[in-house]
Amino acid sequence: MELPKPFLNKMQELLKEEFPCFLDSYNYPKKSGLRANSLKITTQELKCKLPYLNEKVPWCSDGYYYNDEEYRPAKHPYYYAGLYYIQEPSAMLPAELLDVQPRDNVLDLCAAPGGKSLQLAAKLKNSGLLVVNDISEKRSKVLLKNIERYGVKNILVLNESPQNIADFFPEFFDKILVDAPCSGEGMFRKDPQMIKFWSEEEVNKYVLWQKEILSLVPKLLKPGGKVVYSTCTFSPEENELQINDFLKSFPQFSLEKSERLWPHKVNGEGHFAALLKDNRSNVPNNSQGETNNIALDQKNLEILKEFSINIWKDPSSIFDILPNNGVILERKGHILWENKELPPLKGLKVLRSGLLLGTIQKGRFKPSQALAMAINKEQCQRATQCLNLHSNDEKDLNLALRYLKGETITKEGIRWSKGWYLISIDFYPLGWAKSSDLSLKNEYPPGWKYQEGDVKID
Ligand SMILES: C[S@@+](CC[C@H](N)C(=O)[O-])C[C@H]1O[C@@H](n2cnc3c(N)ncnc32)[C@H](O)[C@@H]1O
Repeated sequence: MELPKPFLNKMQELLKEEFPCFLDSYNYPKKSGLRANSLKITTQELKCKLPYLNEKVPWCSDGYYYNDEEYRPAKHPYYYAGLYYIQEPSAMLPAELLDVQPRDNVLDLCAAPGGKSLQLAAKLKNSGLLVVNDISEKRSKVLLKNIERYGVKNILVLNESPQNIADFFPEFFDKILVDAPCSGEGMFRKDPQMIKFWSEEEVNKYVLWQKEILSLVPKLLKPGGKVVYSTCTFSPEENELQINDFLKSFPQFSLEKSERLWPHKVNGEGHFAALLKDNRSNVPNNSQGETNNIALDQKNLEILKEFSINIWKDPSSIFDILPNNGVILERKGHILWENKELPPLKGLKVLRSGLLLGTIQKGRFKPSQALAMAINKEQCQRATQCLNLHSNDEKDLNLALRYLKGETITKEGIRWSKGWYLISIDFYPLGWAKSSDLSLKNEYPPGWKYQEGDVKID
């Protein structure tokens, strides 16, 4: 791997006697990581299912290393069930540092493809509110898909500039993550393509962007709130010096903690993360409601209950899926659960506000993929109209993969009851199918289908 000379000179100056070890780290085999999605499964349960997860990532309680030459977790139906996210191990640090508590209002300002957002979501346990944003339209669509796959419900997904968000959400957030765009020096080993984009001018360009994004944090954060700033690059200008500059401009903040993960010291590509605190006195957390409001007209409510009877033989089971601080409403044929305490959003580019339950077309309810993914194991076990496949049965495992590829489901001698079916693997939902007597019509969304080649994570 040929690294740019000015980069090497800079690293030598920075690392001094450690520099040869740092250089040597480019020859170490790359270690991959995955993080259990605690919204769906505990790390213990996941470990039982994937016994090759035997080395923990030291800075993340849900994170594990695995050998990607031997194992392909992105090829298992569990990946499509959202039981884990494949994430570079050092990228698991920033969200851990932010100290998110249930009921917080949390913002992930530069969020796509969403690895850290999902980590924040797991800490919120579907309480409070998680606002995730990315300035790139294409990347924010990938972010939405990841959010939905992992069963996150208390969500607002935006494709906006930080400035616009600050205008709509003044002093709204208890915690903010700024995982800033950066020169990506920590990605050279994983993605050598990054090397050719590197130059000192590029570093300086990122410094200005990061400064601009960071300058909006004081406007967005509640007094007493906390922010983590992170990058996957090594240059001090984008890290410590950026933080020093911020602290000079906004003296109400202090540095609580700053961490560097170096590839020659830990198993990971490298990361920087700093935790800052606003020292003004705390504003107590907004009271979040304890019950949901239903703002559906009678006709739509009946349609929703009918669907619930179809799946659970019970009209109210569908409501058990929803967090309890929101409102169930209809917007342009979409049935949504949305957080009650959101400010008006008109004028913002919103990709999703809350959980999309489904759409109503010609008086019929069509459940969304997001709804299937929001159903937990216990709720899936209670479903009477569910085709559950067992991963330890070769035939079932194959059928699950064929379902994920979009094939129609048939089983010899079986006539399927009318209506919708939830398809699951070991009672972890994968998606929907619709009965047409002798077969189940595949309703798995085309954009979610099983990928034959390497799964591109971001
Ligand atoms: C390091 S990546 C984020 C990775 C992400 N946090 C994760 O863990 O998956 C930085 C992201 O910032 C986005 N970005 C760049 N400039 C931005 C801006 N001004 N406001 C918001 N997002 C921005 C990029 O599109 C990119 O997706």
